[in-house]
Amino acid sequence: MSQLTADSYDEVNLIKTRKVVIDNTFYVKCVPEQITCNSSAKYRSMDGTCNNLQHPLWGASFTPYIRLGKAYYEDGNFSMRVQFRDGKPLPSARKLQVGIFRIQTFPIDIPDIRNYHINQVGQYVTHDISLMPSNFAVPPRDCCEAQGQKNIPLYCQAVIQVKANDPSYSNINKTCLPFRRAMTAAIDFNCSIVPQIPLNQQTVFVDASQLYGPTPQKAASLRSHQGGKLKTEEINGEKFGIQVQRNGSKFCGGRNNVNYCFNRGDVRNNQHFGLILYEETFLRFHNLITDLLIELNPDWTDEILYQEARRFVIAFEEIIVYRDYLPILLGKDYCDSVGLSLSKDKNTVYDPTIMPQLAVEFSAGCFRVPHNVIPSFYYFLDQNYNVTETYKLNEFMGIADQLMPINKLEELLRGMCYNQGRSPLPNYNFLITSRMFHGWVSGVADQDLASIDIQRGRDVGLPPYIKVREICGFKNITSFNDLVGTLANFDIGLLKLFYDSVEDIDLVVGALLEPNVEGGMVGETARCIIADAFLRIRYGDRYFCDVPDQPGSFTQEQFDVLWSLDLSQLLCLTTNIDQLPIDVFKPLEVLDMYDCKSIKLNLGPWKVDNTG
Ligand code: HEM
Ligand SMILES: [Ca+2]
Repeated sequence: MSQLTADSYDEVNLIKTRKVVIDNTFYVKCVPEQITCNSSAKYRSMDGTCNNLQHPLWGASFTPYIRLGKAYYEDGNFSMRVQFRDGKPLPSARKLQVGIFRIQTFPIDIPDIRNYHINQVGQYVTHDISLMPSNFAVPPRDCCEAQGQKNIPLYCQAVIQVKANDPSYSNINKTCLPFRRAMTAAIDFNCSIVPQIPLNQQTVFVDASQLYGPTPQKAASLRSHQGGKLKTEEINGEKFGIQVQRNGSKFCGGRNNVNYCFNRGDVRNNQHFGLILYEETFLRFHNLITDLLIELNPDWTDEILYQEARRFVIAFEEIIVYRDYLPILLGKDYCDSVGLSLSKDKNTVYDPTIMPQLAVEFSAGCFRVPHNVIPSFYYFLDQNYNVTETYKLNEFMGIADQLMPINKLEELLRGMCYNQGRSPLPNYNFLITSRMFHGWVSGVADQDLASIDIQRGRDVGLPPYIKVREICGFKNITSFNDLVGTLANFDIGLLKLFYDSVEDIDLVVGALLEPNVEGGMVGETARCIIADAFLRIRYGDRYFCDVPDQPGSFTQEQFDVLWSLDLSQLLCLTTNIDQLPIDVFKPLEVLDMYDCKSIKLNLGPWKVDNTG
């Protein structure tokens, strides 16, 4: 069997060229106690520790992001970047959204050749690998309320200014968007790190930590401790994951008047319908696997059943991400050429010198570019494919109520499959950029995701766009004119209206304006940074599903079973849907369908022979 190593990459590859200086300060200075690892552990730890035996904290939850480039803060530590030439403040993030992106926003989404799932798989894996939350330790909750006060709390010093004549916010008299700065590793660990670096609260590995929880405590609270299962409760005659608040409570995260609100491994899980569906179906998949395993191995304990089912679900998600999703996002040929593609007859060679940590340029910048495919609407379709309900995505965030009546998950799922998704253009949809979290408590409601993404980049000190291009090895840009070929479809004159100099352009702004690469859904800068991240968290993951000769490696027969599965089969097996397209990402696909009733999972290779 041939092997895929970090040396097979023949394109720009940040890991291979080792241009990135890995900063170990946090681990050396901020973590006093040593962790002891059991090198023969068959299963991953819940928090990602001991994946790398030499550096047990690499990739663990609650460790810092890395930087591919240098930090850009005005004071070299934490204050927001300013204009390159004259040190004045950068243009307001909202001004850029309105002036550069909004003017090209079409009233409805331009239909894509893919469906809703391309958005949902992307967000689901995001929630597995990255969580850079704001620091809510210091009040007020709404940072806009603190403006004008004498001592504005540090974390509230970056609210987004909105003009009185803003085309959307003037209707609701909003002149401030309540941005709150991300929590940093230094403050949380009482350790002086300069410059600041945000903290990742998820495990960086694709290890389904958004489902199981990123700490042992959280994970234990979600287990039933019987038969290896995750806890469930019955709603309308069906089993669902457990709720944060019991039926009858009226608050879910930031939203009032809600009856149902799930408790899962990741705090963002109730964000909107599609995500709720994924969290729920993956949970049911785990419990289904435990049922099948116990039939084969009746003597297995709760712990073995839980860990074996978890290992199965994790490998399944890795296959979906690397085999099915990334080639669509980044282009198949590219994935082949840089070693990202997953193939059945090539093993992944684990490299313990690769730091799996995600980069801020990825989480606060380039992997937000796919926010441009978030569609505006959810459609529910009945068995005859007639629309029964239409919901604006932004008005149904943080609420699961509409999915609880019988057949509603299935109607949602049909809509996610059969309706076309949103074409990847530079702008995000109109609703998510003016009324995101509509219906939430005041101070949180009606935000703009595009402004947040721009501001978040500045918050965590991202290098400007042209510097990240340099990191990727692309030709240097020294003037607006140099951008003419690079941002091929875009009027550079418009950029000049807002940015004083080409050095000032924010990473996410430049990355969104680049034309999409051949065969992919993002531009070349986003592709480079996204590829770097997914290479790190695969080749730097000792437990990745096809790494051989590890205590947790699968047998060939087991891997064959995993490889034969796809997302449509999971959705078939975990809902009451009658049929689904074999290619889960293709809308309007009615020819190649699974008859869901005929799908059977055979876990024979997991049977342990106790007779011999
Ligand atoms: C309906 C779909 C989605 C919604 C409503 C949504 C919304 C959000 C929100 C509100 C944030 C927090 C922003 C902040 O405070 O900085 C966020 C962060 C993020 N989103 Fe999305 N998103 C969606 C889909 C996606 C997709 C498809 C991707 C990528 C493929 C993605 C990638 C990210 C990343 C990387 C972050 C930063 C995560 C972190 O480390 O905290 N999102 N998103
Ligand atoms: Ca994870």
